[in-house]
Amino acid sequence: MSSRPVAIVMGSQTDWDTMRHAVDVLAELEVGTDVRIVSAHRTPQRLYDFAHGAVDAGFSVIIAGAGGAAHLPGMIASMTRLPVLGVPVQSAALSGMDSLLSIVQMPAGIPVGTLAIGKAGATNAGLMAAAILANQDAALAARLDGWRAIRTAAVTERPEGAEG
Ligand SMILES: Nc1c(C(=O)O)ncn1[C@@H]1O[C@H](COP(=O)(O)O)[C@@H](O)[C@H]1O
Repeated sequence: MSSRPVAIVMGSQTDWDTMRHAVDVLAELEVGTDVRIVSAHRTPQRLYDFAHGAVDAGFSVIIAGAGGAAHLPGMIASMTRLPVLGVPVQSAALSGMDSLLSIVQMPAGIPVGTLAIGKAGATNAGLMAAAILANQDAALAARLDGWRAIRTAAVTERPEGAEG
């Protein structure tokens, strides 16, 4: 496996505050990432080169985050067989509903695994990428199990401040 098996792309610098959560969780799991800005609208040639070169570049999973008219994940998926996880970035005008609907409703044959809007979606995209890779990597599977066990143990049975 490549030392950077997950490509994380986003439509704009302004998406970084959201997409860094995918990078962070993958770093915790010791999964290497390659992070770039790629836009179907603003840098179409970069998008084409990235998507067509993704397999040869050694990527196993692509996470693509975009907001508004979020065509990026679907356009990437149209040009590679690699699994593409789409993160709808929260937009100012429509709170991310535009991003979500732009990403989720793909035509049959060109799948994008669509996550939740915003930070939770970016974190879960990272975890899902790790879960895909863990099928072929026992050490990563153990790290992912450990990561989940720590979060489970941190949830107290009773809410703090409740009586009885
Ligand atoms: N949705 C897309 C694409 C695309 O889909 O290719 N490229 C940029 N964008 C989005 O435009 C929003 C506003 O971008 P700016 O803040 O740079 O104006 C960002 O959320 C970005 O993902």
